[in-house]
Amino acid sequence: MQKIVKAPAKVNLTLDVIGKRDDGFHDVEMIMTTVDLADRIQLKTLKEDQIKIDVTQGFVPTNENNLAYKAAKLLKDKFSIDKGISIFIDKKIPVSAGLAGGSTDAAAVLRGLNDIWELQLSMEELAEIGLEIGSDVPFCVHGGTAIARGRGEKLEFIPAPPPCWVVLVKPPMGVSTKDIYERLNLKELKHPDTSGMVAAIQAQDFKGICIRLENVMETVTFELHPNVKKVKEKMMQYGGDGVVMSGSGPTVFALTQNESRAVRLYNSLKGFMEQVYVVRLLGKKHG
Ligand SMILES: C[C@](O)(CO)[C@H](O)COP(=O)(O)OP(=O)(O)OC[C@H]1O[C@@H](n2ccc(N)nc2=O)[C@H](O)[C@@H]1O
Ligand SMILES: Nc1ncnc2c1ncn2[C@@H]1O[C@H](COP(=O)(O)OP(=O)(O)OP(=O)(O)O)[C@@H](O)[C@H]1O
Repeated sequence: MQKIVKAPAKVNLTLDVIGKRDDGFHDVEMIMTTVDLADRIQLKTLKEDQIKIDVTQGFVPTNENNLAYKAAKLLKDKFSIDKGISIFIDKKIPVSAGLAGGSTDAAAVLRGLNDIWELQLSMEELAEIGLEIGSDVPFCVHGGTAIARGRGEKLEFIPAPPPCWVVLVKPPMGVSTKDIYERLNLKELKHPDTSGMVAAIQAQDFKGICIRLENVMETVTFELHPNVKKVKEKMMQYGGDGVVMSGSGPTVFALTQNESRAVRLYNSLKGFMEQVYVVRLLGKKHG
């Protein structure tokens, strides 16, 4: 049996960190949505009882450290599945980018194997299992647009933002999410207007959304990598209606509803950055 599952990236429209918890994680409040920059995952049942991973991109592990492997192993162990699975990841989402590339692969494997192994788990049950893999996995199981709280797993779904183009730039360095959380100065954060952003999304007020794009992690990542800040400045200068960094970075994205502006932004950025993408915002749940 064979199945292909799409695994879209997420971006953070707002990202706020509320405080540090006793378990080493932080409580967050952030608005996440999906974009049409996606890995494609092919799942094939194997006769041998093993989990086999292949990835089109060299920097991603093909052993038990791959989050897609972890997802398959968790389901296999929890439900005593004695069949094997081959997982082929056609990697399109940049790695260590703040776009939840690994998390969305894991989430896609959970959804796909739920069907292949006929487990009949609900999306909520899959999301709960996903949290054992990473904080972004529960959102990636559902997709859509949501306010995420707690570690990122307490999800309140809201309507998709109005249709628009998303121009993403991945500067050429990777960023450690753990490191960025640890370097945050929680006392000096300028908190995003999360409720204002939710209201703007509900009102489909594109301008209102653009002016409220905000991420408390920018200060830390910009200090470590001043080039990322320069990329953001250039994107604003080249005509992005709203520009912000996603997750812990270093990817910076711009929103615009104007196609020719999106193309102009892409062409200007392509002159000096290798990884530039123009995609549509998705914002709708999977399935
Ligand atoms: C920055 C975001 O991408 C925003 O969407 C997420 O909060 C990060 O989610 P993620 O990459 O799935 O993170 P995890 O793999 O769960 O955790 C990686 C590390 O980030 C830190 N971490 C993560 C999530 C969270 N709510 N608090 C944290 O402090 C912890 O040090 C943890 O060891
Ligand atoms: N399927 C996978 N795809 C990409 N990276 C993976 C995968 N599995 C494990 N990894 C490892 O996870 C690390 C983070 O990669 P990922 O692309 O998920 O980061 P990210 O986009 O910054 O995530 P987030 O936004 O959730 O913090 C990398 O070191 C990578 O080697």
